[in-house]
Amino acid sequence: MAETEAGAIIQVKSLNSFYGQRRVLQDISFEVPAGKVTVIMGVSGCGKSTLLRHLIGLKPTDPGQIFVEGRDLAGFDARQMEAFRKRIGVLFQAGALFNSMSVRDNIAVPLRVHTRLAEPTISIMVRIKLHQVGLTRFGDYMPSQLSGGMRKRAGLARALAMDPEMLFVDEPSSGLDPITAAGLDDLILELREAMGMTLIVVTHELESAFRIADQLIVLDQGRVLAAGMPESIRESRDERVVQFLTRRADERTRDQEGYLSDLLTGGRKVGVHP
Ligand SMILES: Nc1ncnc2c1ncn2[C@@H]1O[C@H](COP(=O)(O)OP(=O)(O)OP(=O)(O)O)[C@@H](O)[C@H]1O
Repeated sequence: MAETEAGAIIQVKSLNSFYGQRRVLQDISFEVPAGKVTVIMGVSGCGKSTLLRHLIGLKPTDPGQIFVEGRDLAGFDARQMEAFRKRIGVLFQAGALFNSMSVRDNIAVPLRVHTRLAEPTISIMVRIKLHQVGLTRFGDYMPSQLSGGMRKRAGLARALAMDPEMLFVDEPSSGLDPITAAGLDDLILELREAMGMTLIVVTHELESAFRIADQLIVLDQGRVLAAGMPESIRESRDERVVQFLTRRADERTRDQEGYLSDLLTGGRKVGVHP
């Protein structure tokens, strides 16, 4: 994929976002360098997933602009949008595998829908993807037979099926134990190293963010609180950034509260957003 003169594959300029009358993103600007890992981080409810939806063209900017290779995403016609979507992979938070299909068939879905490849070719490509995510022996398994970490890997294999140039990942470590989460982080870094892929990862996990990021964008209540290389964020003297980086105890409490409220409300998110 071509880059802009500045080496940025995506440029976000003064992006705002609303749900009804409520503004959830305010004046967001940053650039995504090609072939690097950009991590968008912030506490639950700060607008990370909403920003991701804008970046993949699922929500129009309101106002503001997103440029892909220098071209305004808002100006894409249906054909250009389809071409763009074929060049990106998305791993949503829940993994979103089809439970009634084997892992192999799940990974084959994008290839069957978006290409005219013959089944033997699809079968080879699926095998390559299974190998890439360390699930070589699990193609015949059903999603329900896999652990949480393996389901994420299978979701990742499906997101990689079309060999995307850009991969968007929403909360790779959510719901995983630290060791499994670290394994997934390593896999993300391998994709950057081995394939020169551009990755945009959304997370609220500080440890994971600092482990994988070439560039960090810290969101706070819908605004960019800080942006830059991990070292510069870590060394920031801005009081709000320091507060963000030392918030872990609070966050854990919030997670417990969220878990409890999920139990009480049957999974609807209440009380977890600040
Ligand atoms: N479809 C929607 N309709 C109305 N409000 C929404 C919708 N989706 C998100 N919001 C609100 O917008 C704000 C930002 O939500 P968003 O999901 O983008 O945050 P987040 O940082 O990704 O949170 P999380 O980590 O919990 O997913 C939150 O206050 C949320 O309640």
